Amino acid sequence: MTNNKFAAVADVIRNRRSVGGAKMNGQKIADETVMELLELAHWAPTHGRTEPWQFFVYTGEALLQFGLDHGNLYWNNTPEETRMQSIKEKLENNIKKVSHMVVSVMKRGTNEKIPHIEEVAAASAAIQNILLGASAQGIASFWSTGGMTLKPAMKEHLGLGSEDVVLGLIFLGYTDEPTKPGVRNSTPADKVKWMN
Ligand SMILES: Cc1cc2nc3c(=O)[nH]c(=O)nc-3n(C[C@H](O)[C@H](O)[C@H](O)COP(=O)(O)O)c2cc1C
Repeated sequence: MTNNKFAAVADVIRNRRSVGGAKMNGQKIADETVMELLELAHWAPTHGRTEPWQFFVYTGEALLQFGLDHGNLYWNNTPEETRMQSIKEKLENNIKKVSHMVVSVMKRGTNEKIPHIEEVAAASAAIQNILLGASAQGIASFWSTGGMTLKPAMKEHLGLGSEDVVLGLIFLGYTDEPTKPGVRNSTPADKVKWMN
């Protein structure tokens, strides 16, 4: 028996692909569409209804400024012997053709009964909702943890608390590139053990 709902969801999940910021074309997504994606994020499951996510959306001038700030964070927090001008410039420039960037954070709430890892898991599920919604809308997306994303300096820059976690920078935009085939190193069966 065919189940159209399953087929539609499966198609979106299988065909979502990461598309780097450099492969985006600069075309703007409507803010309302981005908000619709963030509304999907809000339907992720959580233990104890903690809803432990927070999103900082950057676009336009604010996004360009974020790129500059990211480059400076890298420069100011990397030892002189190892820091590279090319990396600074990449961090400044790789957002230039991105429409919106969503800094996605696990924001720790006050319910200490819920373990930290569960809140990271829930907020990660929220991010996947964004990516899948984007894919269904024909929007290219990329989950990046590059540069300073996971470093304490980024948390400080965003004014986050010690228990909060920056999970990634989610780049959203449009692309003219054809979709690349998905690659996986293993089969689903490799990851599954059945106990009968
Ligand atoms: C938590 C997380 C962090 C990631 N960070 C990066 C990153 O910093 N740089 C990068 O090239 N890709 C990053 N990716 C994207 C992966 O490279 C990508 O998902 C993987 O290659 C599979 O490709 P697909 O998403 O098109 O299926 C990240 C993905 C996840 C889930």
